[in-house]
Amino acid sequence: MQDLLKVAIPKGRIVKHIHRLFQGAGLPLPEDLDDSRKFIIPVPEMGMEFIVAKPADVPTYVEYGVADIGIAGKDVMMEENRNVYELLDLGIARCRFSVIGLPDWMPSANPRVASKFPNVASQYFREKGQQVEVIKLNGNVELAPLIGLADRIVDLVETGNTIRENGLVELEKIADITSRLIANRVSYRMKNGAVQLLCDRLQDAITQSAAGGR
Ligand SMILES: Nc1ncnc2c1ncn2[C@@H]1O[C@H](COP(=O)(O)OP(=O)(O)OP(=O)(O)O)[C@@H](O)[C@H]1O
Ligand SMILES: O=P(O)(O)OC[C@H]1O[C@H](OP(=O)(O)OP(=O)(O)O)[C@H](O)[C@@H]1O
Repeated sequence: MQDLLKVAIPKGRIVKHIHRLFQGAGLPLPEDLDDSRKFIIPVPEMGMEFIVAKPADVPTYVEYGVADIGIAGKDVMMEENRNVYELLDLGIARCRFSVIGLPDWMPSANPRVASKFPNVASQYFREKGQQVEVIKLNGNVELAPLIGLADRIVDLVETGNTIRENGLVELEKIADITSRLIANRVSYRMKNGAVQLLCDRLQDAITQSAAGGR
């Protein structure tokens, strides 16, 4: 039986960008990738098997080798710090990590920072030599300064609509974020032909799309 390349795909907002990118690379993905409750989708004619994952779990699957390759936001890579290869910047789902607060934010004696990304937040403030208590939340993080849970948050900003609608402002940018193609270290060697072929085709699609003024 053919050894399929196992590809972990994050469900949610990145999927539409991934469809477009793979389509541009001449590798149309199954239509129902994100819609169905089926989490393993083999496509033998592509030589691939897709594993539909929660975005934050993709680097875990790839580190443990249950997926050979995967697509993960740089935000997730920074938070999870998994032992994987980062092969390609796909240039999709572009946003930024920022420190956000109320416009009248002032340093306090016991600063608290809420985030879905506690490791990123802790590391950022540690490197700045600032002591803060980091509170892990699972979503709607912009609420935290409004209800007095934290005085600042670390979160993703794209259009800025969410922070604007909640009367918050960006205080500092931490990093620019895009999605990355990542690989398991062993799979990268053992399945190098298939991995390299996919990388080359995606790179061509990225270059063409950039030249077309996306
Ligand atoms: N507003 C945004 N604009 C652009 N890219 C974003 C934005 N928010 C998140 N992303 C990118 O998309 C990835 C997936 O985000 P998504 O919201 O689908 O997952 P999630 O936050 O883990 O959701 P859930 O916890 O609901 O599954 C993030 O890891 C990040 O790289
Ligand atoms: O700058 P904007 O374009 O408004 O995008 C930023 C928002 O998008 C993400 O939230 P998401 O939709 O993933 O929901 P979440 O609160 O569950 O993380 C992020 O956490 C911000 O809240």
